[in-house]
Parts: sequence; C-alpha cells; structure tokens
Amino acid sequence: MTIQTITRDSLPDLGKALGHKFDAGHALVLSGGPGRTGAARMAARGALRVGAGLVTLGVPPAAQLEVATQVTAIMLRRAGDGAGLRALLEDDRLNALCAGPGLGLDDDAAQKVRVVVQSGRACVLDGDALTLIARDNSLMDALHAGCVLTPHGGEFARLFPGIADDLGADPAVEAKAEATRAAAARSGAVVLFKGPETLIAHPDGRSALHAATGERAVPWMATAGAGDVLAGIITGLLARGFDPIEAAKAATWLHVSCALHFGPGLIAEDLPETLPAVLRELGP
Ligand SMILES: NC(=O)C1=CN([C@@H]2O[C@H](COP(=O)(O)OP(=O)(O)OC[C@H]3O[C@@H](n4cnc5c(N)ncnc54)[C@H](OP(=O)(O)O)[C@@H]3O)[C@@H](O)[C@H]2O)[C@@H](O)CC1
Ligand SMILES: Nc1ncnc2c1ncn2[C@@H]1O[C@H](COP(=O)(O)OP(=O)(O)O)[C@@H](O)[C@H]1O
Repeated sequence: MTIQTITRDSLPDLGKALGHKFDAGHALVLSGGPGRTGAARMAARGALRVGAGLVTLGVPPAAQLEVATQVTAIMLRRAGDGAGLRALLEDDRLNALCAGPGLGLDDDAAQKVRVVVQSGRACVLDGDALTLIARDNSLMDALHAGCVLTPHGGEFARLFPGIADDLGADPAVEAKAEATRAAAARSGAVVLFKGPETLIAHPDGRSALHAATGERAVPWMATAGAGDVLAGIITGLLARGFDPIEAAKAATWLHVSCALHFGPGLIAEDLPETLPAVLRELGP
C-alpha cells in the first residue's frame, strides 16, 4: 500500500477566499475545569490563527472567570455537561468541534465527548477524550469518518491494545504506518498517530507520512502542549471546510513548520503565534 509523503507541494491551497467570517466556519473547543484550561485555550488559539472565522471555548461554569480573563478574540460560552453542550450545538454554524485537551476524565467530560461524536459534526478528539473513548466501547463504536483522532504513543496503546501490542517502544515507520491504517479501519475515523514521524490514515485506506527528521527535525517540539495546539490547528481547518484527512495532513505540516521557523526555545504558546509567518511564506 502506498503512503503519501506530506510536503509543501502536497498541501491544498490554504489561502482564504473572499467572504465574511461565517464563511470561514465557527470552531468550538471544549475546555476543562478550573486550573486545567490552558490546553484548550492553546488549541483555540491555533484554530483562530489558522483561519477559522470564529472560535468559541465551551467552558464549565466554574472555569468561566479563569478563561474570561485570558481570552479576547476567542469567545466564551458555558458548556458544563452533555445537556449544556447539546444546547450550544443547536447553533448549527458551529461546524467543527475539538474535545480532549485538558478536558478531564469525569462523567461530565465523558458525556460531552459522547455529544460531540453523536453530533455527526467534524471533530478532533485528542488527549483526555481519547482516554475516555478507550474506556468505553460505545464511544468507540459511535466514531465516524468526520472524526480525527490524534493519539500520542501512550494514547494509541490505550485505544488500540490489540494493534499496539505488535508495535514495541520504538517502531519502524512501516510498522507504525500499518498500525495507523489498522486503527483507522477499526475505529472508522481518521487517525493521526503523533511523533517525530507522524502517520495519518483514513478508514478507506488512504495514508500519509510526515517525517520531522533531517532538515525538518524539530527536537524542541517535545514540549508540553504542542499536541494541544496541533489539535486546534486541525479543528480550525475543519471549520474552514477542509476534508478531515486533508486538514490532518496540512495541520501536521504547518505545525512542524512553525517549530522549524521558531527554533530552539519554543514553547507551545509560540506555535499559534508563528502560524502567520508560515502562512505568509505559503503565499496568499
Ligand atoms: N498546558 C497544559 O494545559 C497541558 C495540558 N495537557 C493535557 O493533559 C492531559 C493529559 O495528557 P498527557 O499526555 O500528559 O497524559 P496521559 O494521557 O496520562 O498520557 C501520558 C502517558 O502516556 C505514555 N506515553 C507513551 N508514549 C507517549 C508519547 N509518545 N507521548 C506522551 N506520552 C506517552 C507515558 O507513559 P511513559 O512512556 O512515561 O511510560 C505517559 O505516562 C490531556 O488532556 C492534555 O491535553 C498536556 O497536553 C500538557 C500541557
Ligand atoms: N521530537 C519530536 N519531533 C517532532 N515532533 C515532535 C517531537 N516530540 C513531540 N512532537 C510533536 O509534538 C506533539 C506532542 O503532542 P502530545 O504528545 O500530545 O503532547 P501534549 O499532550 O503535551 O500536547 C505532537 O504533535 C508530536 O508529533
């Protein structure tokens, strides 16, 4: 099976068309509770910087003040539990959802992940959402091809135990590619298996590789929250209407390009702020 290599030349046109903000979509990123809101705020910033027209954070009421003091262009709505989120989603302009960064693992978080998946909308499931899916087969069964799962190695092992058993600690790229394809087929979702070599697969068998090696090596990307920002960049591209696998591929390239552009000393918050320079280099 051929694996596409993700390069600058393989990217779709990321320029924004003329139009108003709702033409570029409205992303909703779910936040965790007090003291755990940073990951979702970084994801939201990634979504906004990659060009989503509007980005809203859905916050538990107890975290509202914390988040309100930290955001400006990003908007804020309450989403305390599954029912609260369902009410928010009555606005069908919220066309891309992100659940997982800093979300927590309690019952309210699990309910919200269920609502996200059952909404049928394009979504990114990262971090704690993946741990919750690994604990509940009914959530795994509800996944669809509009979902992008973004596991790191630990999350991949939790989600796909049978598939991960054969991988070992430092798998060869071919083995990682095969495991990612098997995971996409099993889950029915797009799977983006993170790491210096990132593998992406669609349940229909398409797959792609981005290698952050050689001239694109970015060892300083191994910093807390880098994955949360990647989840946000994918969500922003979904909001803009990109197909889930194309959004996953383009976001992976942009994410590593931001780290390359910034260089050593990078922290996760720098990634969204470097997106404008990387996008400018790509042209209008
Ligand atoms: N600033 C913020 O707000 C931040 C908030 N964050 C939020 O925290 C939440 C928890 O996310 P998490 O990833 O930190 O923890 P968890 O789910 O326990 O998995 C870690 C375990 O998996 C294993 N492991 C194996 N391979 C691995 C690999 N390649 N990369 C990483 N781990 C790997 C590893 O086991 P080990 O290899 O050490 O034996 C380890 O014990 C989540 O919601 C996230 O969004 C963070 O993003 C940080 C910044
Ligand atoms: N050495 C590395 N080279 C390139 N990319 C890396 C490296 N280490 C981590 N990354 C990338 O950084 C991100 C880390 O995500 P993750 O493990 O979920 O961390 P966090 O939960 O702290 O956000 C992923 O996109 C991963 O591919």
